Amino acid sequence: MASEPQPGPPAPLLVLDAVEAGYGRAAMVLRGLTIEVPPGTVVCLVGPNGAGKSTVLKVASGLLKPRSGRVLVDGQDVTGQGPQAMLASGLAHVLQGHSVFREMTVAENVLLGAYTLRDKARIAERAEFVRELFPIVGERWKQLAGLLSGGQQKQVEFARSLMVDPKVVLLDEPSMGLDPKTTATVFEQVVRMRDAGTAVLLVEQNARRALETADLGCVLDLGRVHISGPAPELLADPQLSELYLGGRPAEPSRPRDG
Ligand SMILES: Nc1ncnc2c1ncn2[C@@H]1O[C@H](COP(=O)(O)OP(=O)(O)OP(=O)(O)O)[C@@H](O)[C@H]1O
Repeated sequence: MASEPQPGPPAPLLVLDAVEAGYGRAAMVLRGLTIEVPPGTVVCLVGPNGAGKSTVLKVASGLLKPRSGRVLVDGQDVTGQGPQAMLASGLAHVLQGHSVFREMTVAENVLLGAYTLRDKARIAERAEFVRELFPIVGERWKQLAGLLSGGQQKQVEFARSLMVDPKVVLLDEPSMGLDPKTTATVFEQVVRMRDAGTAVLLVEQNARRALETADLGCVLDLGRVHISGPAPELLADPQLSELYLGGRPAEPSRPRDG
């Protein structure tokens, strides 16, 4: 009897396929770059300063048109479309730095993310979902966002980006300006997004910390993906550590004294 065909790996929600992109007349920054982000997966981009990590996010979010290659969101070809169309196709971009409006309440900030939604019941349902996913957002719902700490404000930005129930979230330096403890909290929230099924593409200066959270890593060099693989394997590779992660692999963590 013929055996049932086994289901293959889930189709990626974001695909950058042989993308070439650059700025004006300057030399190309991305030179045939291919990246896939499956559902419920965090992919982290690693590479030296100027390697093109932010440029990848700009192409993926529609801020920069690729000169060639394709961008697919959930199988749909969205190459060359602007940020609005990308959002409509299910892709949200959480920008570098802080983008909360400090003089507005947490609720107002989060609900801004729903401006493309028309159905009030749907908006209420999404608000409930993000308040549960990020409890601090629910607790501080009616307070001014400017009264929240940096890490809490980041969670407001995450909540805002999830209002449209995106299939793909692009995170540009989510820990920028945050202390180590707050950074840890923010990465815990990235895991929550991932566990909710979102495909996350992450760029982070602190590559080692980001790879500890990510499922897969892609090392960029000369405008292409130089090496890719499971994040723990990249972290354990002494040569990669030396070249891209600022030193040798960390010692396995030991319980702290006291
Ligand atoms: N708006 C722009 N106009 C012209 N060149 C740019 C622009 N933005 C980036 N570049 C150039 O593109 C290249 C890649 O920059 P990008 O910001 O993508 O790198 P990165 O890997 O994110 O770097 P970093 O780790 O320093 O943030 C660099 O040589 C940079 O000078």
